[in-house]
Amino acid sequence: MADDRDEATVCYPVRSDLPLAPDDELLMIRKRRGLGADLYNGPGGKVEPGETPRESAIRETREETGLDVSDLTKRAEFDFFFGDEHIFLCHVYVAREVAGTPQTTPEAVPEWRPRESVPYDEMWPDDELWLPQVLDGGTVRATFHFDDGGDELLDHELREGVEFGEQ
Ligand SMILES: Nc1nc2c([nH]c(=O)n2[C@H]2C[C@H](O)[C@@H](COP(=O)(O)OP(=O)(O)OP(=O)(O)O)O2)c(=O)[nH]1
Repeated sequence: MADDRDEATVCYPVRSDLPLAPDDELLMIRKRRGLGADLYNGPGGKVEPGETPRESAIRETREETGLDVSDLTKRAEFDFFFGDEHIFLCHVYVAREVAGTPQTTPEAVPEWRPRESVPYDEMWPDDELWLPQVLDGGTVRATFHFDDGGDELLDHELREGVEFGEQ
């Protein structure tokens, strides 16, 4: 069973100020392996021992896409449950400074996509409930309850306009 302290991150590099206009771009990956394989997401992964979530988001983005990101702001925080199991506390960041050219890696195929073509039907089912608010410049705190296998989203509680301070 996953430890209640397991933490993960998702980081969305962006090329414009929030709110993103329909043709403003964000960096997405098509994940090639692990949890969420074949789905589109932002770069991210598990927080390692001794690392802050923010450091983890920067490292995972570099490992998965070859991009160096900075100027991260925290935009969302989620508890994910698969059945009774708490899978992760997940921190979501938007990164305003992006250096480098996205490269395909063993973990992910990265691509810049305009906001209007975010493929919600090929993403985790909760994402359409919070990513639009984040791309509009808002903040979200939520708990998502999936079935035991993590396939179907059964229930959720979501709050907008939360403050994360320096996290
Ligand atoms: N957008 C979104 N991301 C999610 C959801 N659930 C979920 O685990 N994620 C993210 C959080 C992490 O970025 C990623 C799962 O972590 P991972 O297994 O890829 O971690 P990792 O890269 O460290 O994996 P590994 O190399 O250690 O196997 O998926 C979700 O419902 N929506």
